[in-house]
Amino acid sequence: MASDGNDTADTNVKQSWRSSVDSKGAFVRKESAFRNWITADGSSGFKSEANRYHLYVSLACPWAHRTLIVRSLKGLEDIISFTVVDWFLDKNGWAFTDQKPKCSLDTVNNCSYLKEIYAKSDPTYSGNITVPCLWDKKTQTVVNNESSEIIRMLNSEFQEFCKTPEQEALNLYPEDLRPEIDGLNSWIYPQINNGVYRCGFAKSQEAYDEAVTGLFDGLDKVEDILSSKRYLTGPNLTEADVRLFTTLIRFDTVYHTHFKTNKKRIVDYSNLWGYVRDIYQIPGVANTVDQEHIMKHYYVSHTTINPYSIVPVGPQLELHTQHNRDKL
Ligand SMILES: N[C@@H](CCC(=O)N[C@@H](CS)C(=O)NCC(=O)O)C(=O)O
Repeated sequence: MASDGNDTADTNVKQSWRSSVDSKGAFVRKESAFRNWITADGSSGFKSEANRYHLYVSLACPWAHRTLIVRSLKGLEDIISFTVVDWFLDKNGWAFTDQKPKCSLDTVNNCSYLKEIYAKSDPTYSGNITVPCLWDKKTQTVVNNESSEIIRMLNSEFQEFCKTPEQEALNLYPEDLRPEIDGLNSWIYPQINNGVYRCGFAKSQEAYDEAVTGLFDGLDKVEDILSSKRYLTGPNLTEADVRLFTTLIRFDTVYHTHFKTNKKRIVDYSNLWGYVRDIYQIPGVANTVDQEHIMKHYYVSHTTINPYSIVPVGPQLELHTQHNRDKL
């Protein structure tokens, strides 16, 4: 586990679920602070270049997970490097370690904690220290820490660097589908992606009831859409699917138990369960999913919810089984 007594780590980090609760006990997620854009032509001041940008991610985090999936689907593995933080989120925030599988020390900035990287970029920054965090090695700054924007940059601004023509042709936010994708994101984010957190971090029955009702209404709505469409907008995968997938893949192993989202599991919805397996089986996706990081992070880090940090034994998800969604 990340140590508490490090010299560089003397101030505690404000963790979002501890600090962001309104007067009715409802969890309110803070806006991301770093919102610069990388562009292919460099007009934004951040030009897309090979080996210039670095992602700091947690394999446990659904928001960071989005960026790893898009990086992989677009074939940008050799262009954008990344570091996986310790799955344990301690009072000093995300830490670097080489003592746990898939985690590594920070070889880009030589820091012990992610908060030092934010401080390097802006010494006055006092907001949340979150992953994903997209770092520019050239200007030594955080470019962006908002996953929904990072995935759009990876989707459109690194075209010349994609490994294969198919990866270059893949467009997760095509012009003609933008209104539909934006429409889906506008309710899937509050009801489902952030909805699970609103259930888990609720500090009143009222706040939980409201969040859990919205969550399962949202899941029912998605289940219905997926009864006639392979993906949310039709036959092709879009960013709306990537964004939904990272929540669904954590649902039965964590949210159902830890965040009390237990009206149903994803395996109980026939379309949603087939859809999760369909996306999981797309080449490049499965190796971004790590249930050990996912389970240990939530169950061990959130001691306000799970005081003894006991990680439950299951369930074991059969993600490789046939889904037949290609027949839709
Ligand atoms: N809006 C952000 C949210 C990122 C976020 O909240 N990440 C969580 C991990 S799942 C985090 O780093 N939390 C650290 C903390 O709250 O201290 C995004 O989508 O990129």
